[in-house]
Amino acid sequence: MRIDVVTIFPGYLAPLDEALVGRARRAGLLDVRVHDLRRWASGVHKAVDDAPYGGGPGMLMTAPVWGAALDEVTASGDDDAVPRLLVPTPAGAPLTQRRAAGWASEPWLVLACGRYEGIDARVLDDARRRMPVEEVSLGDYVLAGGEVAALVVVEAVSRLVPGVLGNPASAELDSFAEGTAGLLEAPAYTRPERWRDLDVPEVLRGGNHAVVDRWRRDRSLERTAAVRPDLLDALVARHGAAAFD
Ligand SMILES: Nc1cc(-c2cccs2)n[nH]1
Repeated sequence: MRIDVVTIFPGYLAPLDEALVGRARRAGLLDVRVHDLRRWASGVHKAVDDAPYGGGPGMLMTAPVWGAALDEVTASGDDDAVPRLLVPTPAGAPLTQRRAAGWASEPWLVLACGRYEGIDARVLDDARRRMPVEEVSLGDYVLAGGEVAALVVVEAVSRLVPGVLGNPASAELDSFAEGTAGLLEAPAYTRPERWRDLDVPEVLRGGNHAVVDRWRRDRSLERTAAVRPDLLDALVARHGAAAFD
């Protein structure tokens, strides 16, 4: 999978050289390219922003700069490959495990990191004429820019790309994953068996996998009911009482 990230702060994406994503890049599983948006800005100041029409606080990133950048980045694929453009924004649809899993099957993603008060809306309108475009929110809070969101999206997607996780079973038992039926994952334990005055639950120290699976399912249900009852409602809506089997 190829992932391009366009930003005015390329240094913010340095963590993509580290850990899981860094290893996957060096293994040739991911082709991650970070581009400085100012490459496409003109003038001595390499301006990328201007005042919003209609007034209002702050500045917007301009269409000509983003248009030139996306034209070049999205034209650099094999043959006439077309990427999916992902744009982090508080005004986007929520990032979910299901969306990340879908994107993990894509051959090519481009992430556009906005700053200031955002990007001129015509940039996305124009891009939609040539490629799929999705706006994605990390949650109901506002960051200073899209770079942190891009790091989150790249990591959430990359770990689902075949071969990136050492043990693909890990992803199946993630919270929100199909393997946990969209529930939160159960509490987990490792050695030592006793730590301070706290013991690993007896059931996990036995060898009965059916009993362990049931225990984990019950703890998942309990945790989900306590922390995310909305997920439980969705599960019951989908499966009825069988959701608790
Ligand atoms: N969920 C979310 C996204 C964002 C931003 C994306 C780009 C600039 S600010 N804030 N919060």
